[in-house]
Amino acid sequence: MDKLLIRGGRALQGEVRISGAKNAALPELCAALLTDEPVVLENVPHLQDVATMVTLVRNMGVSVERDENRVRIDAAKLSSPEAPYELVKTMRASVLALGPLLARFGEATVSLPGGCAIGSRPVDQHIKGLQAMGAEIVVEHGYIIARLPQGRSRLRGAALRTDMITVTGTENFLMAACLAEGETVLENAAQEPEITDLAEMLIAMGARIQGHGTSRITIQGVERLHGATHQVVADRIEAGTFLCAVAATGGEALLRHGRADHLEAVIDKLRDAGAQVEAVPGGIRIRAQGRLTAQGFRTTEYPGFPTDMQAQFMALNAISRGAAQVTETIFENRFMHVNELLRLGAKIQVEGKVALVEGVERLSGATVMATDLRASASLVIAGLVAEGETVVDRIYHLDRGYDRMEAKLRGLGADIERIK
Ligand SMILES: CC(=O)N[C@H]1[C@@H](OP(=O)(O)OP(=O)(O)OC[C@H]2O[C@@H](n3ccc(=O)[nH]c3=O)[C@H](O)[C@@H]2O)O[C@H](CO)[C@@H](O)[C@@H]1O
Ligand SMILES: C=C(OP(=O)(O)O)C(=O)O
Repeated sequence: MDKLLIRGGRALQGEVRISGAKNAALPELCAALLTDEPVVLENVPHLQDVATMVTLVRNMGVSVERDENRVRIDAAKLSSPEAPYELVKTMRASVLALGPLLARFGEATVSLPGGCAIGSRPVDQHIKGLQAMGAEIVVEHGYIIARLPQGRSRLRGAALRTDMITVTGTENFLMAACLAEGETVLENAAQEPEITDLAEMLIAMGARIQGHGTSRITIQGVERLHGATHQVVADRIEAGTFLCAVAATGGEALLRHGRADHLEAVIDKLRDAGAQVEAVPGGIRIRAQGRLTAQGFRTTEYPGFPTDMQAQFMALNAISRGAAQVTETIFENRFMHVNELLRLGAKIQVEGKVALVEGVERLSGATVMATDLRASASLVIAGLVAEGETVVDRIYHLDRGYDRMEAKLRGLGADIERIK
């Protein structure tokens, strides 16, 4: 199993290119199932999750060609509208196949996503919403089995309001509604930039969508969608992770293609902490000197502070001046990195949803274990500032969602290597 070996203590300097967003590329690969014409995605990141999604759609009989960051998907034919457990267990985003399959082929069998380290993550809202659009759905033997009633060839538009804001739920409804009969209104919709990016791709495919980027999205269903070429939006979480890494090491860097307008909550906190961060043409520039000041925050849906940045910012807080309270409101079990950060010398106390971080002057290298994607990133950041050697074990989590992270960090001057 691959590990990362980091020798801490170097300030990150230079330029890094931010890749396309995992959380946009995954639904967009599924959106290509909505048409029988080829769809081309550009700026697709090199990630294990993308490879898994490609395997998943190929397994359905769809043709997928990849050339560097360009992926061409041709779903003219489909042999089986099925997402088996073996492929779904490592990646929750596979549930995004449900809406498009049901909308275009009238049936779908998708395994319930596997258990996840950060919380129970049910998909009840996805099921309820698609049922309201006319699908018959049963959950049996770990599979969501969905089909249209006999005699019906299309889902029907509906007014949907989920109990909580759900990102992939909104995406499933958005994709399903594009081919439904009549109008669908999504209230309480997620507003993440990845939703907007998906909506723009669907519009390029001929969908009629309004209100994306707000909490109320309206979709007028059309009979068919056509092919399109779409550029995947930059990964705001990868950019935020690099911002925290540069800030923690007291460095200076330009994040090319980074979108400051998608990261306002994180950038505000970095500025309050004492870093200089500015949007520049084509990217984000950051400069930090000495120890920053720890910042309290509470994770919430976009445009609030993203839960996917909580662990990385906590690593930064761990070596800042002062103390700060971090509250996680989205997932019930997303402090798994805390115990590992303690092994590096951090001072953090967790009580329920709240972690109290007391910044320390130094961390000391040790072997730590990655437990989920962003937890892994927080351990890498801590390793970059810790004295001596840090080994981050189980980095398959990191490979799910970061595009060649260690190579990018080496490009910024970090002493980091992948070992077996
Ligand atoms: C592939 C992808 O885009 N993943 C992102 C997506 O995950 P994902 O879309 O899975 O997260 P949701 O927005 O759905 O989850 C928000 C909350 O709602 C709950 N919930 C959700 C659906 C449902 O049917 N029932 C239910 O109870 C979840 O358990 C969680 O507590 O948004 C999360 C929140 O920003 C991010 O951390 C993930 O990186
Ligand atoms: C939780 C995450 O992803 P996923 O929903 O794919 O598990 C994440 O990107 O931090």
